[in-house]
Amino acid sequence: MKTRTIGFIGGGNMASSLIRGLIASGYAPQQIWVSDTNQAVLQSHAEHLHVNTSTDNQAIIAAVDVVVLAVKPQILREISLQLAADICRKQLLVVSIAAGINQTSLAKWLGHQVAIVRCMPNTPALVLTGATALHANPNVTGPQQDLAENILRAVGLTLWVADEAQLDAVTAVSGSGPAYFFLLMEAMESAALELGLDENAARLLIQQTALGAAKIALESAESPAKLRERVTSPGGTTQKSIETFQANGFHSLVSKALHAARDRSIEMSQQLGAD
Ligand SMILES: NC(=O)C1=CN([C@@H]2O[C@H](COP(=O)(O)OP(=O)(O)OC[C@H]3O[C@@H](n4cnc5c(N)ncnc54)[C@H](O)[C@@H]3O)[C@@H](O)[C@H]2O)C=CC1
Ligand SMILES: O=C(O)[C@@H]1CCC=N1
Repeated sequence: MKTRTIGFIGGGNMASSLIRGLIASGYAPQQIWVSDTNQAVLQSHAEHLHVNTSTDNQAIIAAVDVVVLAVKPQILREISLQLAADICRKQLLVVSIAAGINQTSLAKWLGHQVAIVRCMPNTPALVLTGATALHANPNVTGPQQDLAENILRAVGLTLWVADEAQLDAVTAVSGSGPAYFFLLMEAMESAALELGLDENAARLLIQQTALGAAKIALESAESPAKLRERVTSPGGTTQKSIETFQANGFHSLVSKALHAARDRSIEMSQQLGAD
């Protein structure tokens, strides 16, 4: 599979994470093509990652075995309509990573016979710790499904969802999820400074604590609630902080935030897919 060529339409944040991850996992830079309207983005990718670059989206389609649509959802319709004829002619597998653009819209813009895998990755793909959920339309063959999965699995965990609607929830949980952990780290760092730690010490302690907690959670069969209890000595310090979180509606705040993200994904599908 690693001899396949992969094209990225749009070379921004998420594409960069995927490309760097793919190279780190053994893909050759020569197998990867990127197009972008921003010359500085392409120059940086050519200089630092040594991948093939072009400002011509059509040239990428001509060069590759699978194309990843990695532009903002707001311009995906325009890009899809621009590339549809070439994609159909080549019977190319399309992988869309756009949030809030559903299979119905993609098929309407690209052609109803096109094989499309819609997926939701996240930026930890950069460090080969990504989490991606995928959904295939009925045109995707078994080998094409393997091809899409191999690309995303090279940069982390993958799972298929049969019900496409679940991708809205996945977007809210793991697509946006890294930002929630960064937000918590940001808030902990500010608090640590208030408590008198210097910035360097605070950042290091928080990073290592986040890594340690994630490792324990991954390696243990126990629930997060149980793991939390192990840190919480009765009458001790953690009990005080956890009580403070809970008295101020922590669970409900997290729930509201994730519902808002999920609802935005649905709203984008309706707004951007209307044409
Ligand atoms: N950033 C994230 O954490 C995640 C993003 N996504 C999805 O990935 C997609 C890209 O998001 P980001 O990388 O964050 O955005 P971004 O803005 O960093 O990247 C988009 C790139 O597309 C380029 N572009 C604009 N017009 C173009 C055109 N006509 N032809 C070719 N390239 C063009 C831009 O110059 C930019 O470099 C979005 O659809 C988003 O929903 C999915 C999962 C996570
Ligand atoms: O914020 C967004 O819309 C994209 C999708 C998931 C992460 N970033």
